[in-house]
Amino acid sequence: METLAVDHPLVAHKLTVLRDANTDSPTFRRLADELVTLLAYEATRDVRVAETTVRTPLTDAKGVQLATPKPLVVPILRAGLGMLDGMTRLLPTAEVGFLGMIRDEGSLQAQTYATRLPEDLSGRQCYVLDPMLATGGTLAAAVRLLLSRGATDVTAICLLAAPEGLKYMENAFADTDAPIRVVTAAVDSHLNDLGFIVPGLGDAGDRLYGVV
Ligand SMILES: O=P(O)(O)OC[C@H]1O[C@H](OP(=O)(O)OP(=O)(O)O)[C@H](O)[C@@H]1O
Ligand SMILES: O=c1cc[nH]c(=O)[nH]1
Ligand SMILES: [Mg+2]
Repeated sequence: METLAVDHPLVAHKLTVLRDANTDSPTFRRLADELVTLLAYEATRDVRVAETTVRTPLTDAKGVQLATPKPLVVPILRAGLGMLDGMTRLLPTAEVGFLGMIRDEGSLQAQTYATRLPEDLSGRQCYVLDPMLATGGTLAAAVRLLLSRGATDVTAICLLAAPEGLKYMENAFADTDAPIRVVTAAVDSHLNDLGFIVPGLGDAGDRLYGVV
C-alpha cells in the first residue's frame, strides 16, 4: 500500500481552518469541499485515459479522454458525502456508488448499513472518499468489498489519517496484488483512547452535519 500526504501550502491552510473547533458547519463544509478537489488532483494522477483526436479551429490535435470503464467514486456515508461534490467537480463523468458504514464508538468495529454499488467492478478504478482514517477498520472493509467485486485498484482520499490506521491498512493488504493508495492532507500524531485522531478535527460527520 502506498501513502501520499499532500504537501502544499493551500492544503495545509484549509486543513488548519478545518481543525479549528471554532469553525462552523457551513465553513467546514465549504473547506472540506475545496480541500478534496486539491487532494483529488493528486489522487487521480494514475487515472486511466485513452488517446483521442479533436479538431481544433485550425487542425487535428491529439489528446486524451477518460478511458472506459469509467472510474467509480465511492463516498462512505455519512461523512464521506461531504467530499463528493469536490471530487465530482474534478471527475464529472465518473460514476458514483455509495457505502453506508458506521463505527461502533465502544468496540470501534465498523458496520455496513447500506451498499449501493455495481455488482461487477471488473476493470474499474475506484476512489473511496472518507475524511477520517482512524483505526482503519472502516476503510479496510470498504476496500475489501471493492476488490471482491473485481476493482483493479483503489485509491482512498482522506482529509486526515492516523499512523495506526495506515499500519492496519498496510497489514490488511500486504498480500494484495491490486494497487491500494491513500492520499491524505496529513498524517497526524496518534489515536486517543476513544479512537479519535489527535490532534485531528473531531468527529467529521458531526462537524459537517451536526450531532445525531
Ligand atoms: O478508521 P475507523 O476507526 O474505522 O474510523 C473512521 C470512520 O469513522 C467515521 O465515521 P463514523 O463511524 O463516525 O460515521 P459517520 O460518517 O456517520 O459520522 C469516519 O468518517 C470513518 O468512516
Ligand atoms: O477522529 C476521528 C476518528 C473517527 N471518526 C471521526 O470522525 N474522527
Ligand atoms: Mg461520525
